Amino acid sequence: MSALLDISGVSKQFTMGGVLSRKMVNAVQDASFSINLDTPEIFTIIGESGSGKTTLARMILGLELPTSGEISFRGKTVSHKVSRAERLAFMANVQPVFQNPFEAFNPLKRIDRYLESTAKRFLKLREQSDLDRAMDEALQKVGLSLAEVKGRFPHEMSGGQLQRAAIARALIPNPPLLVADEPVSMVDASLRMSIVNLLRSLRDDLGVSVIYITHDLATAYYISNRLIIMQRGRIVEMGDARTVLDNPEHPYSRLLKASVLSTEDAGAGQLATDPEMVTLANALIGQPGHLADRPDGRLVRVY
Ligand SMILES: Nc1ncnc2c1ncn2[C@@H]1O[C@H](COP(=O)(O)OP(=O)(O)OP(=O)(O)O)[C@@H](O)[C@H]1O
Repeated sequence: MSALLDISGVSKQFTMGGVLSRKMVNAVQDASFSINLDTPEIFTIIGESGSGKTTLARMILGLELPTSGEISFRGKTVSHKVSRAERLAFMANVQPVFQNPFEAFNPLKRIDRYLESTAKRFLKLREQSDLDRAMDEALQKVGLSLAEVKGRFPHEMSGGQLQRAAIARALIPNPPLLVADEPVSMVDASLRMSIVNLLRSLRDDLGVSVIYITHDLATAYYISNRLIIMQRGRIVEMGDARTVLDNPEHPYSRLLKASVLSTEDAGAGQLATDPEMVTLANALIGQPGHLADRPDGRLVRVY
């Protein structure tokens, strides 16, 4: 089976502080996984703040180079310095969707102008009628249209509409892969599911794979095919989303699941996480261990 995206032994270290107080941060350590070329999927990266999700996403997008390891897209490496033309071709294939749509758009620029510059850059279109058609097609895919968006500034739309427009912008080059970093966390709760369902329909109807980054187990459970759980830079569990989340095995995965607020627990006044669970999960931080195969197909880090 050939891979659309292959991440192989990827690590990223940041150096912080001055000469005397130099400190290394291992943001991502030895991450490996692949997204298949033929079966579009939603592949989710779950972890708490600081677990390395965004750093991994930035490396996949080519915004950050790995310290070691290799990232390849359709068999071609993208984790080393590449030419401008190669970079543009790669960017057309792997498009980002960011957390805050109000930051993704320039507040002083009309939304259609922003979409138009993406169409000019990636599709090399020049005629206004061609540009309009490309923009409208992309907007229709997210339930909007050019007529609705034309002439409007970002502040004239709701967060949910703007996130849709951001996804439409990402779809203009017809990428096979989107990298969506917490795409619903800044959207009003009442509109969140419509964006989550949109990601599903991009997979099911358009065959687009999505790397979905989140700390929210419920939406991850709802839309993911496979997922990885990251703890302080390391993948601790990986596999079919339902298999892992129904019955998490790694102590950190179990802690994450146990920390989700349930109304039943709240009603019974049981809101504190079991301190033993926290101690157990924290004790494993920094220990390398290795990922072991389980009979149900998942991988779990063992020590
Ligand atoms: N440019 C940088 N320079 C130094 N340290 C960094 C840099 N970017 C990230 N880090 C550190 O790497 C670790 C992982 O950060 P990262 O942002 O990838 O985590 P995250 O899981 O995406 O968290 P969040 O959900 O808060 O965005 C953190 O300890 C962070 O402080």
